[in-house]
Amino acid sequence: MAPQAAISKALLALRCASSRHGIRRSAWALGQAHRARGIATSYLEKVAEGEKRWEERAVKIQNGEQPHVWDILDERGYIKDVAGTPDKIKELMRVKRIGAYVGVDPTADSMHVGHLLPMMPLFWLWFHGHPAVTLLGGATARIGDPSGRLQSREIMSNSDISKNVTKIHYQLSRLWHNVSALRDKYGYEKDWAAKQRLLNNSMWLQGLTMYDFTKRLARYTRIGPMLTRDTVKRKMTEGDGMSLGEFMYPLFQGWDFWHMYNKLGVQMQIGGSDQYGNIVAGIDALKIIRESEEMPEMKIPSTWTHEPVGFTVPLLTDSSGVKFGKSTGNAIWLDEFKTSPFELYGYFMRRPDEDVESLLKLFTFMPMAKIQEVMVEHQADPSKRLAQHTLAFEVLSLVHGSQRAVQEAQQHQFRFGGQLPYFIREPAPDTGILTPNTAPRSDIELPQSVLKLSPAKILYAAGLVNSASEGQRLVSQQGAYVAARPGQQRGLVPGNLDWTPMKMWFPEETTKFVIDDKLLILRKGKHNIRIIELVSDEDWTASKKIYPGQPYTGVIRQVKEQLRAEAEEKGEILSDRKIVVELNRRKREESVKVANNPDIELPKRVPAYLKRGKVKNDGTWRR
Ligand SMILES: Nc1ncnc2c1ncn2[C@@H]1O[C@H](COP(=O)(O)OP(=O)(O)OP(=O)(O)O)[C@@H](O)[C@H]1O
Ligand SMILES: N[C@@H](Cc1ccc(O)cc1)C(=O)O
Repeated sequence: MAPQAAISKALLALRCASSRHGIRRSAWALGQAHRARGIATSYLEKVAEGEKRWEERAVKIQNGEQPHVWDILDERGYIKDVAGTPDKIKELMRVKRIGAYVGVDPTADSMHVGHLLPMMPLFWLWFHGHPAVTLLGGATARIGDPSGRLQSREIMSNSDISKNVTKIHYQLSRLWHNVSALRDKYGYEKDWAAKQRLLNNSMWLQGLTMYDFTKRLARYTRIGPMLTRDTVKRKMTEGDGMSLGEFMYPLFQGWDFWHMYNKLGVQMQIGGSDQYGNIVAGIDALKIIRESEEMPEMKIPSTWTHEPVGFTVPLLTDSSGVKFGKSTGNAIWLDEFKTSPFELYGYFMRRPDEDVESLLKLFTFMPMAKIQEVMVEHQADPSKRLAQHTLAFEVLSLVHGSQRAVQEAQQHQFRFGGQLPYFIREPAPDTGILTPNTAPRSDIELPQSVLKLSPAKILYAAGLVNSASEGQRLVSQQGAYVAARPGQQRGLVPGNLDWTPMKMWFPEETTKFVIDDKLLILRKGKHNIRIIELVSDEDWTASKKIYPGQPYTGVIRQVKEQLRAEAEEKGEILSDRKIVVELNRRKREESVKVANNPDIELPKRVPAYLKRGKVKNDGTWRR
């Protein structure tokens, strides 16, 4: 087809589809953009193809040839309370890629197993062609969701919020990395039109003016119904009262929903069951903002295909029925340094027989028929705990990647019929190749005095490079970053995660990026992060830890001192030759490392064939 004809056809398809399903503005915008700066024909073709695929799928669902994703969510037990009418939602999801989101406030430095629960249906929706967003509440965490609480959340320091945002951001990107692998494993097709995003609400809430907020939303919001909400009533009568910020929290969450609805076409919000009130309030807020649009041509229609909807998942509780959460103090963390992969595996191994089937439905992407097979095999000999092993293996594949899952399964004496599953395409941690699953520990401590060092030496001290000269090269190639707001060399704006390339600046410059006088966040490449807590020099000395490149702790000095002490004891004279021989021996033995700080791991040298080669399906390397 001639390029111009393809473009016209795609634009036409877009317009038709959009007028039917309401992406009127984006199609219009696309047309405008195409005219103004020319949109690649291939892009328009992809859009049109995406639409066509969806229409074909809708027909198949209607004819019963393909399952509806809502029914899948329902039969697996994800749907608790629905904001909207299930039948209408089903029809909406059949005719339109409605997109969904789940938000997490970074009020701790890791997510926990409870957080996975609302994310699982989001991932299912993504597998089935709906765009999916995981939202980091960098801004809302600073307000503090009062839902279900009697006591207000503690105000977090700038350094805590920055640390939490950084850690959870990388945790979410690791989850997405593993979810993509699981999508391939379970044979769901990649769908270009089902975009997957990781956003932070400080991107829009930070710039939201009081005037806009009041003009578009607060002015039309009645306080009466808000006062009747359970959280508000209970916190005011039985708890420690409620601040205006807490009272308005649901409106900010609603503003997020509006932002994603307006900019990305996301129409569904999913959350834990304590989020039902916020989801319903968010839908009301979204509609108010939608209706308060002043420019008629910008107004999104309020027809049924534009209806915002939502649902909650059941609450994951511990054996005594208490919600798993940070505040309840019983969380099983996703951070491997808070709950090791071995412990995480063990936690799922200990689930009682009567719970394991429903947990397999909730926490894995295994088809229902496969779950039934596993359960039949399990019941034949429950003492083998096959169902628990399967559950633990699948959760580990999701949280830490399939390579780690296999390692832990082997630790727990589990055999996969004598052979490893076919889907291991991840390099193992000991190869030195970095992926989201093999990234080294990100939170480390260093003494305040490192701030007197050059950027290159700080990178070495943090274990991001193998030597100060490598650090120098990295900085000159603009390959190292410090967390900060772009264009503003004034450190990180709390709640945000932006990066500034490090330069060969004077040490004083580095101090400008230190948050609350104690936190510095560095990055090399895509996944290699260091969240450095700066402790006092006295505490550092007392800890007896050493960082790479720490002055007066070099290997030569250490070896010399040791040899001198040994020679003195034996009454011998220490020759230069002996020192050189001993040094070479230690180098050969690779003992030339900072041995007494296990947290700071220097980059492993990746053999050239591994860099070039590919991991085969059985986990070995193709040379
Ligand atoms: N145990 C759980 N079961 C199901 N969903 C959960 C659970 N814990 C958290 N969630 C959901 O995960 C999302 C993010 O939760 P949030 O950031 O409030 O964490 P939290 O651990 O519940 O916090 P806190 O205990 O401090 O209230 C929300 O939708 C919440 O409902
Ligand atoms: N309020 C949610 C997190 C969240 C934040 C912003 C949102 O837009 C959505 C959800 C919670 O505390 O669990």
